[in-house]
Amino acid sequence: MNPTDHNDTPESTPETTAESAQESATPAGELATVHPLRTRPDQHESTGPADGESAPQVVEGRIISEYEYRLLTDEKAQREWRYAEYRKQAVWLARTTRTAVTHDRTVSTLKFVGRNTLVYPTLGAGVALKRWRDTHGSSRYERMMRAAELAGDHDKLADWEARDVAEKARRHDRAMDWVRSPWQLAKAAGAVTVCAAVLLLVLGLILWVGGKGEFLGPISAVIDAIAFAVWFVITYGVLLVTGVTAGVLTWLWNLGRTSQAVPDLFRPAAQRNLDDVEITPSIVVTALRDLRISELRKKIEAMEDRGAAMLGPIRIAGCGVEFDIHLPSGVDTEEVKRKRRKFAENMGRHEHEVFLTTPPTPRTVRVWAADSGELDKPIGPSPLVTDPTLTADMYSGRAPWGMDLRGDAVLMALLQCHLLITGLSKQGKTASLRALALWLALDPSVRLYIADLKGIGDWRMFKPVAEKLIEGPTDSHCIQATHMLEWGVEEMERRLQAFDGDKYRNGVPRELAKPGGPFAPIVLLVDEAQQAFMNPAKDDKNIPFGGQTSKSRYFMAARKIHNQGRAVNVVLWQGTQDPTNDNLPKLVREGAHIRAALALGTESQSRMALGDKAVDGGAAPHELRSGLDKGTLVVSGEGVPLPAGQPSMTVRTHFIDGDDSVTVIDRAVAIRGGTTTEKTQVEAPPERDLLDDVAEVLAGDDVKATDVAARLRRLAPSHEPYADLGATKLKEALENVGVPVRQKDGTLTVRVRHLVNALADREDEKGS
Ligand SMILES: Nc1ncnc2c1ncn2[C@@H]1O[C@H](COP(=O)(O)OP(=O)(O)OP(=O)(O)O)[C@@H](O)[C@H]1O
Repeated sequence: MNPTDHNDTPESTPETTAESAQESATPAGELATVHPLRTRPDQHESTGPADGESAPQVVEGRIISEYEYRLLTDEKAQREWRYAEYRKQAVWLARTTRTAVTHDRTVSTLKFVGRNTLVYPTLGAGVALKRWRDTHGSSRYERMMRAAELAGDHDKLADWEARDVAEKARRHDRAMDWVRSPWQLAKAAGAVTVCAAVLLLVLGLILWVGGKGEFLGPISAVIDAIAFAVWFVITYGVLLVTGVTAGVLTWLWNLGRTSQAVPDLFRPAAQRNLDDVEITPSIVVTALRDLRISELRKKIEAMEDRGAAMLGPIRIAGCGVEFDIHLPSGVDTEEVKRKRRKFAENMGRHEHEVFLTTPPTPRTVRVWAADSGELDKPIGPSPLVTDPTLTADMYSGRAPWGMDLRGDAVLMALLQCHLLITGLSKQGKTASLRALALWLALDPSVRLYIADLKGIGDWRMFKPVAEKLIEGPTDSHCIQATHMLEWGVEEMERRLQAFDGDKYRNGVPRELAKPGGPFAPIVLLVDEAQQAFMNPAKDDKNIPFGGQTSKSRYFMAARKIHNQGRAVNVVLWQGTQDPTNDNLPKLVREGAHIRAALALGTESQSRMALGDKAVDGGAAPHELRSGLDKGTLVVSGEGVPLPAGQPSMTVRTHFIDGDDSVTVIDRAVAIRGGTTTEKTQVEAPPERDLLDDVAEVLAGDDVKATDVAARLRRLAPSHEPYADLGATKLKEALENVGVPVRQKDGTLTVRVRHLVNALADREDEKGS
């Protein structure tokens, strides 16, 4: 059944005529309602016996649902059914059409057809028209004049002006010739015709006299030739026109195809700018033109060569290319550098694959653009790991740290350089700092003093070679790190006083800095140094260990070493996380000779890490991708081997994991003769006695346990057991040495009486 085949009158539906039934009050009625429908003429009711007695009736029909019945009998239901069907068919049609139209193959076919039939010939016609106007009009001269004017080249401007005037005069003369020419042309045509006729007649006469042909033979041959040409053109005219048109269209198509101006929408997928496009001058100039810097766009469009002269040569540089852009007047380097992302994407690169720096030449931006995806590939392992014969000499050698963007090895000269590495957490700060320290470990003269203020074992492998290794995050570890730096200051001052400047005019020579020598290089290394700056503890004279005032002990020690340590081979290396003015004071960060930053959060952090000069020159660690560019850092400072005029460079460091570090340290131990050098000269903290200390802080009174703990922390801030002392811990500790701590007025209190008893018991024990 298909109600859409019906008109709206139920009588005309085939089903209504097909069905036949009659209402009955038979048992069928008890099971379902019986609806009588119009009987078909060829069907008859079954009747019972002819005697007309009531007999069971046979009902012919089929069982249908209430809805089907309505469809058969109700106009409204039929209409609704039909509309629902129309809707279904419309939806199907729309969906199928959309699928077909948006299918990749349809799109690429449409693009192919559009490109070849429409875009290329149109572009070609544009190019041909432009060429024609260039050759026959004055546009070329005007363009050249504009370019000369922009470049401020007045000689050239005058030269092109003169040429333009001469060309216009020549064109005027030619136009005047055309005005005068019809009569001259007619005269010339007449003369030519007469001459040709005479010539042909003379030729005919000669032939006739010589008996070789008729007198009018040559003339009739020429007339025949003309007639043939006319016949040929008439007969094959359509073919000729078609051939010429096809030739012209093909020529225009080819011009358009090679014009490089095909809109992205119509480009074949393989040539889309978004893919791995080779960087060519035309791509760079187009990328610059589309930066939405109106002055730049205007100048590029006004240039004779459409901007190509702005570009220096595009050189292969490592896994990418490098070139300089000399900007036209009116556009400054900052404007272009601010549009780094747009510029990179216009060239078919990701933002992180394009680096813009400012070389010394004015109004110039230096661009390094990676080959697509190259920066995401890991660099090889460190030579420290691959070359077991590698040794180190801090005086004459260089530490292999990684690769620059050109793919050249970055070798760091570390002699007398303070160093600072910053970065967000987990970007490879410890690993990059450790890579340099591992190289140092291979030089037996270098004495390493390490404070790892995180203390989860990142530096533990240095234990056999380090003079001191502090590991831990507490205030007490920060205090120890402060002592370490203060020891460095003392040593520095000793060396400064001991150095014989008359004898050694060029600084500390190698012979004084041999292993165990009086000026052997000392590297004080503090990882997670922000902890030391933020340490709230104070010493017994109430002087803070952390902070950045002129009293802060860590800060002052770091400053002193920065100021004077270099000259006598005492240097400070610090690694800090997420720099702020509080956790990395300005004076300290500016004292480092080598400043490196891994991925950072903001430009202001980059300025803290590397200094304004480097960031103004293009250093942008805040544009490194946190989490993706692990181990990639931007380095600046006087200690860095930067190419001339470049304020910073980007280094992809080798990653040396914990196991490989242990292997390198094993080699270092062997080089150092199997033992560590003279061990810790840092003063060991004095031993403390709890009972004596408590007696001192009680000062003859009963005191609350929490106050006693606080007084103990103040009394000996660098004593680790006191660092995190509270009332409960103090109670335990005192009860272990025989001093009960009980509640007094609901508060744990240390009583003088109990303490005196415990001291007396101890004395007795000693005496007996
Ligand atoms: N040069 C590198 N190349 C590749 N991956 C690296 C590199 N350096 C570090 N990583 C990866 O980054 C992880 C974190 O490194 P690391 O512990 O040095 O970071 P961090 O900045 O010191 O972290 P935090 O500040 O939280 O201590 C390493 O475990 C390693 O997987």
